[in-house]
Amino acid sequence: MTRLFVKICGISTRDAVAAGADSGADAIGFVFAPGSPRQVTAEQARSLMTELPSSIETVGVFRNQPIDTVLSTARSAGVTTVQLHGDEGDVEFDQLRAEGFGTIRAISIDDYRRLSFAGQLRPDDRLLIDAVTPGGGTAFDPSLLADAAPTGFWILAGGLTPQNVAELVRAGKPRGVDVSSGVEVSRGVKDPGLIHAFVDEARSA
Ligand SMILES: O=C(O)c1ccccc1NCC(=O)[C@H](O)[C@H](O)COP(=O)(O)O
Repeated sequence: MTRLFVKICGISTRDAVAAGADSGADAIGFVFAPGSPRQVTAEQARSLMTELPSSIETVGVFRNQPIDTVLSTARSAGVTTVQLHGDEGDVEFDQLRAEGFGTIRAISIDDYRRLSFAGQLRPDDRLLIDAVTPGGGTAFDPSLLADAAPTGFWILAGGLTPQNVAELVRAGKPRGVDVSSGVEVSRGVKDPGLIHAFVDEARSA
């Protein structure tokens, strides 16, 4: 059986970094998108990353920012991977890969269905299928994937919690899961206990 990939997104404190590492998460996300309650600067992310073992993937999260800003922020933070949530296309993903970054293409369930039916998704892209509002803590109806099941590496996101993650993994069979709001005590504030509970529950599925 393939090991489930688990990403904790929107990390902004040392406690949350430590919980991500100790809980066995595979990846930690730092949000650089302006306006997010979880936004950190490149300097803050770089400082937080000093606590992480190098085996953990570090992901910079962006939305509709100029590619030069994405590249310079990702480089100065020192993240290994870039996750884009906006209207960016293949050109931007190819440029990021050419610059040595891993990539995650985040896409809402609505756009996923539209592009998938139109045959406009590249099979080699690592996809993160999310609710319509990223970081909003809202789940989408999993039956929306029934007639459009992803075939490659895909990560389920949107409204996941320690309570619902195992059931949703069993039902949807994603290769990975991503959580933000579901491991917070208040908007933008991560809870180390919830991070541990989430990773344990996800891996129990
Ligand atoms: O978290 C944000 O505020 C955010 C803002 C802009 C773009 C992306 C953002 N988060 C992306 C994530 O990877 C979230 O973990 C994902 O959307 C799931 O969020 P949630 O429903 O809160 O678990």
